[in-house]
Amino acid sequence: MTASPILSCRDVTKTFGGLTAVDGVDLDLYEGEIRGLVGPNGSGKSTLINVLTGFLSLDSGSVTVDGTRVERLPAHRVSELGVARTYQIPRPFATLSVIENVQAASYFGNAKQRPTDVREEAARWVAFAGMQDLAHEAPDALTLHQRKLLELTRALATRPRVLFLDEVLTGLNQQELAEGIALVKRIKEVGISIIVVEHIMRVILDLCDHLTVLNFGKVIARGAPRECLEDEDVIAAYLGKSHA
Ligand SMILES: Nc1ncnc2c1ncn2[C@@H]1O[C@H](COP(=O)(O)OP(=O)(O)OP(=O)(O)O)[C@@H](O)[C@H]1O
Repeated sequence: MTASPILSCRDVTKTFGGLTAVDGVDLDLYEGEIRGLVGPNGSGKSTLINVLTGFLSLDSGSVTVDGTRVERLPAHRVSELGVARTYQIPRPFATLSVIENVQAASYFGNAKQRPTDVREEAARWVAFAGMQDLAHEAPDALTLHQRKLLELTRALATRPRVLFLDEVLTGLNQQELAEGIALVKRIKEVGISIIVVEHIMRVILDLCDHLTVLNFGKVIARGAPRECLEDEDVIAAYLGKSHA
């Protein structure tokens, strides 16, 4: 028997005025999988994440999490079903320390499954992400890499089954990138299924089991990462038609 996807969308469309940012997209994420979502700037990746996580309403289409229809649910209800995300621009609480930020995520992130010991849960995820030496720092004292790690740790502290990573590895140096890739692999190993949006193709090839490629809001390729990136429509989308 074929397994059912943990998260699935069909024919999802989202417009902003006259602009169709996401245009009839189908996508499935299976348990234990890292799926890459790629495409040129403005191709609709972040809008699709916003729709799938309930932060934006869609115009048409359906979204299911473990078979439950969620496309009309607000973000906090989708989160209660075990869906978490990061943002391209980290948004920690500036007046809280690293560990307090993670505790807040653990406490409020998924109210239906609040852990009995929020402090212990937060400390566990801070250690998991390798941030224990920074636990009592203020977010302002962190580097960009560390702020992105905090963002990711906050998402983990909500105990998701599905995690959307929106460009968490962008802007890092080579060593930070290697550490970030290793961390995402560890997240997969603890049983969290991941959709990763990333522009760095080396990262995509290293991490992803499967790829979905968007251009102008439409899926133009899907499948094994290397084959997708060699697809002539994908090359044309990235380089412009004249280079295809
Ligand atoms: N709130 C909004 N209002 C109007 N247009 C928007 C809004 N958000 C996104 N768009 C437009 O929708 C299209 C898709 O944008 P989106 O940010 O989803 O693309 P993206 O693939 O995530 O891009 P990038 O790789 O640069 O982050 C773009 O043309 C963008 O300008």
